[in-house]
Amino acid sequence: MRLAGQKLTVRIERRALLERVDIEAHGGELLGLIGPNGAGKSTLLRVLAGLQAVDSGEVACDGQPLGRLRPRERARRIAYLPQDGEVHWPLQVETMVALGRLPHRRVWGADEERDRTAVERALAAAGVTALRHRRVSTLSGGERMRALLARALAVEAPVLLADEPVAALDPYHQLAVMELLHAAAGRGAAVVVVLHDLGLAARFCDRLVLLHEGRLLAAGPPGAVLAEDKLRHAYRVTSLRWRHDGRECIVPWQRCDGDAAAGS
Ligand SMILES: Nc1ncnc2c1ncn2[C@@H]1O[C@H](COP(=O)(O)OP(=O)(O)OP(=O)(O)O)[C@@H](O)[C@H]1O
Repeated sequence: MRLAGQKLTVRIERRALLERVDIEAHGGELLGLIGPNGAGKSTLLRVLAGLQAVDSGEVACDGQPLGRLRPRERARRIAYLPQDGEVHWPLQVETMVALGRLPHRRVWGADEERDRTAVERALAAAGVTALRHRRVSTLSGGERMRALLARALAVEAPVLLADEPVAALDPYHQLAVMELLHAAAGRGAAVVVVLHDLGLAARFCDRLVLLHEGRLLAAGPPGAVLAEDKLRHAYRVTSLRWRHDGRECIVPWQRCDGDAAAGS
């Protein structure tokens, strides 16, 4: 599976949210999408999911333009976990997770054994089996995010797009979710994850794409993309870095722009 976007441009009221961005996600790979607030990460993920129209450029899934796939086929191929994590209906967790199976089910058809198995797998993988009978509206922010992740996993799609899935999670569950995404890639999925935590990006991602002001600033292995000069330029921070177990470790350390100098 290969999901590729070429020269993706999105404009709203003449402002470019994305400007000629190229991106490729391959099966078997965990691709991290990073960049400061407002850089265009969520917009790009929505474009890749087929949920946001582009002004120019094209997304293709294994060479087939996304726009030519039927919505049901697209939903089978691409699972998407949105950033806001809002659920407006007071659904039970397991009912919500089972919604992930809708693209696979016949119209009016009952769920089949493989649907039930996929739901059980997803509940277990996201660590929410014990919450299955709770109303989603009663969950904490972190629990809700994991329940939503379970819904995306239940699709068992070859492409998984996750927008800041660890932002609301404690360290234990951050590591659990990153391991889970890494494992999904290990089983052959193309996984794209939006992250603000550069340490997790460095540790878990096979490749990174760094966006800045709607443009692609860098793409490649974490060590190259997280180079000090690129972080200064994009994030306006310096960082502490070292290596452990052959991986780059990184902690943002100091702001390094005019505001920082003024002590604001
Ligand atoms: N519908 C819209 N109308 C106007 N501006 C928009 C719209 N959607 C997004 N934007 C703007 O586009 C820019 C990119 O937004 P986007 O959500 O893609 O950024 P992001 O990199 O995901 O940011 P964050 O890290 O804060 O979540 C932001 O400046 C945002 O305010």
